[in-house]
Amino acid sequence: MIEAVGLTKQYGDKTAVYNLSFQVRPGAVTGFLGPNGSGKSTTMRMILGLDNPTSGQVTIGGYPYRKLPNAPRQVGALLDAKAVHGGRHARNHLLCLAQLSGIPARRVDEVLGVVGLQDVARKRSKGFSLGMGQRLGIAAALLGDPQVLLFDEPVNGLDPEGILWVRNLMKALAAEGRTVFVSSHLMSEMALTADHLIVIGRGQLLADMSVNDFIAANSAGFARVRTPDTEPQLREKLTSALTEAGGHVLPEQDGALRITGLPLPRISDIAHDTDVRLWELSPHSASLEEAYMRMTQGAVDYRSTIDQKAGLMQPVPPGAQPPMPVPGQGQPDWYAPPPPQQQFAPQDQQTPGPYGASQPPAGPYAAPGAPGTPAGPYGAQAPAAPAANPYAPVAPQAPVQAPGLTKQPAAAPAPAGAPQQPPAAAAPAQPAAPAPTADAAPVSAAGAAPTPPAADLTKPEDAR
Ligand SMILES: Nc1ncnc2c1ncn2[C@@H]1O[C@H](COP(=O)(O)OP(=O)(O)OP(=O)(O)O)[C@@H](O)[C@H]1O
Repeated sequence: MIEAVGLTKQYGDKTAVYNLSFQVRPGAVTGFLGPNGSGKSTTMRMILGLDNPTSGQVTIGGYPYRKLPNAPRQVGALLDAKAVHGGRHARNHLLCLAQLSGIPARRVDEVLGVVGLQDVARKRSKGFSLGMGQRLGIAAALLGDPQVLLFDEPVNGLDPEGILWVRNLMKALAAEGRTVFVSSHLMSEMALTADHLIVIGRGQLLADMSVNDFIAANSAGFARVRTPDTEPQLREKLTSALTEAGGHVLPEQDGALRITGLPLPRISDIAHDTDVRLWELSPHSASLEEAYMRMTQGAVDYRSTIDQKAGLMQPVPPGAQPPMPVPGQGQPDWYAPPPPQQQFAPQDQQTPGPYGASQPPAGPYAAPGAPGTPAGPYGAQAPAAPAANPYAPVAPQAPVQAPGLTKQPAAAPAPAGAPQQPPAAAAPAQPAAPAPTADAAPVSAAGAAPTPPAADLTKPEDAR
């Protein structure tokens, strides 16, 4: 088990991680999520003893990494797949790591097979693609057959088959009782891979809960209603009736209506009572991505501006009606679902959309390079995506974000994801929390002198 208590890291006046307390338990895949620059890599480096906390502590199995007996046999990590000697053959690279840790050479060939690199084992890694480099990094992490594994963005650069393989590998490792801690920005992938989530924003804990609980707590399901396109007055009539009944109605870009706050049968009755014909009435569940966006919207440091000219906006011709405004669009909790034709496309036309990955094809998922082989120890099937309550009450509307802001003010975490406080007795002296605005630098508290920036050591072998 990995346990962080009051973990804080300052680089000069920059607080990268603040008062972070969490546990990563064995037997589960724990996803580590957060916007860019939120402190995920810094946290992982501190777990691996590559950076010293300014205050607080993190242990693996009760020991700080540097005090772990035979650490490479207990902990494996992929932090930066590019951190290899490019002139070395893949096998030699692993052999060097193995020899440093007293791991027998046959294990090198085993892990090369597990990651599907056996055919290029004697090729120099500088010629490897991004995906091959990731596989080599994963092989290095598995070398010591460790009980605790950390992966920082392991699917970075992998093709769909590789992503599926990593997903199954993570799940199989956890099923063997290992502790698997994995960071990713691919929400659809995390929804399929992780059992538990730790979410941070601006270095602070936002949520520590199961994937299902996270989605339920941070998202509202909704109903989609479509009236006949040929009779726009029906849409307006239904909108008024639903609003009057206490529903929250948002027009979607394709002309449908998104309704929250009313159950499906009630929407149907209201449509019937108001003589509005429906072409569609369907329940929709929020995805992990939607829940994540909702939770972290106030903790994003780097956000694209809205460029009005980039949207190919045409001037409205004289006499023509301007396009119908879309209330809520652009607000932090406005999410359009995928267009209907994507949802109901034939199976062979489905592609992973922005709100969910397509299901894996049936068949074994052995490591690439071994086609036709039965599902091995790392070939478990992925479960279905978690369900969410489609009729959860409407969350209060957040104020409209002014376009053009690249720095977002910090928002208080949602109550459901309120960070867990570490035991008071264990909490060390802390520097002041990061300031509420991105422009104001965090202040150091007396007694916790900021540590000078440490060398950026991210090489996996440095941890060994
Ligand atoms: N060695 C360092 N010196 C100074 N600042 C650093 C150093 N390492 C990280 N930081 C800063 O700490 C913050 C957290 O960085 P970190 O890399 O941990 O974030 P992250 O969540 O892993 O980001 P990403 O998702 O983009 O990889 C950032 O603002 C970053 O600029």
